[in-house]
Amino acid sequence: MADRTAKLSIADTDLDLPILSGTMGPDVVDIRKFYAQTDRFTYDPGFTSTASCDSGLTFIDGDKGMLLHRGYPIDQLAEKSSFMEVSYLLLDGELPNKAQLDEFEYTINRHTMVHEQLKTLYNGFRRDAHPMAIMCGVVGALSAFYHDSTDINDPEQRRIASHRLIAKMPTLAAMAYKYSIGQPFLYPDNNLSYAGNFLRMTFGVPAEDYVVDPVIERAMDRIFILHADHEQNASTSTVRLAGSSGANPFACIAAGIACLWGPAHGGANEAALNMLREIGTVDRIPEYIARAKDKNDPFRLMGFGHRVYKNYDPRAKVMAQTATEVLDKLGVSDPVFDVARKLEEIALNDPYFIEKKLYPNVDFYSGIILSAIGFPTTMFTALFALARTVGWVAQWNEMISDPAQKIGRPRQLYTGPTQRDYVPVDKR
Ligand SMILES: CC(=O)SCCNC(=O)CCNC(=O)[C@H](O)C(C)(C)COP(=O)(O)OP(=O)(O)OC[C@H]1O[C@@H](n2cnc3c(N)ncnc32)[C@H](O)[C@@H]1OP(=O)(O)O
Ligand SMILES: O=C([O-])CC(=O)C(=O)O
Repeated sequence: MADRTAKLSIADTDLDLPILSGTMGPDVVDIRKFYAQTDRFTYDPGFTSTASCDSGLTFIDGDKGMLLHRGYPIDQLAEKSSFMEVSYLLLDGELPNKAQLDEFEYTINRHTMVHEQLKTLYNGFRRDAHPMAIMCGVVGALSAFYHDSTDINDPEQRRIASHRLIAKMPTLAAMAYKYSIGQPFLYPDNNLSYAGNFLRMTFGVPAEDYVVDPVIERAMDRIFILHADHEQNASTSTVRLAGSSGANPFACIAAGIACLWGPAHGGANEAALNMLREIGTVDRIPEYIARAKDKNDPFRLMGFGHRVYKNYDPRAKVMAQTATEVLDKLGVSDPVFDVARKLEEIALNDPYFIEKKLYPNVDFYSGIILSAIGFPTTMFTALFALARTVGWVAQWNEMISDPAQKIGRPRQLYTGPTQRDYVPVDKR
């Protein structure tokens, strides 16, 4: 039997194909020969060693734990830059000068409102709907509102669609939250920063004047930077694949949101905090470490491990440091943070995690900050989607302007029955 865990040339005739026996007439396809005759594709489940595109956006060296956006290290961007600057950088290729940044912020601000009719869509959801379910629906529904920005062959229309998506995501995510708690929606206040506006639309109550705390605003902005792009992760690949057929941009981003929701990807931020809360106290950590190592138990440490990083995820480092700053500022002493730090320490000294090179990823500490700011766990992945939208649209634009772009269309190794004749129902 062929080794299906390795990169496999289809020219290898020793495939595990079923039901190849039977009468074969001259016109009957011999599936074994079909695979033997072609060496054009490789078997690579999970695309562990397949590059699907050229990209100038993001570089990751997983062994070193290095992440660069357009050449700039993520820790420098997180410390010194703003989410609007990083968005410009990802979309345009260079950091903006002051005039370019002002103009970009002005443009994004102009698009923060959503159509009034969209409110009625929210009202159709159950109040206890998961915000990611709502986000999949409402972002896809934008395709029904903005017909003037969907000619994907026109760079100007692509630019407007991209700006609309980046600008409207905070409004849509805040509306999902407001809807879940039964409060009226708040319109954006375009005098505020991108992060400040989102915080106000989420936590402001109409009767009060919501004052944005600069430390929280900075932390929110930094969390957005840390999530902005991550080369060909599952949701970005989904956006590219959906876009490769020429599909509507708003619908492509909705596809990315759907993919991000899963706990193996962006949904891990919600799952990680739920896990840490379930562990509850430091003395229970060994029990969960033992479970994570037990091959008969499907449990995994959420927020741990990564397909590409075989070293510390550089975003997790910044996230842990930001968690300390935010908790200090808020005067919060969260026992879950102690559990998280101790869990990391125990895991990083355990032979299982050392051998498999499993480290905390971006989702491990983010929930502690988001929870301290006041977000319920169900909102965590919606915030990830909000921030990742710039990466998705930048990658989508890059793909469409690439002359080598083709519709995405992987092949498969067929393992079903070989060719056979139809049998009428009364003869089966
Ligand atoms: C934003 C993001 O998407 S970051 C990732 C967020 N996801 C999570 O945090 C979920 C938990 N982590 C995981 O499930 C995985 O590490 C993934 C999905 C991130 C990466 O998966 P893959 O690259 O396919 O690695 P794979 O699942 O093959 O794991 C390799 C080995 O490490 C083990 N492993 C991987 N992650 C973990 C974990 N979190 N806890 C325990 N064991 C783990 C696997 O059991 C496997 O062991 P084996 O070789 O004995 O079979
Ligand atoms: O790169 C990945 O596979 C997952 C990830 O960390 C991200 O999307 O931010």
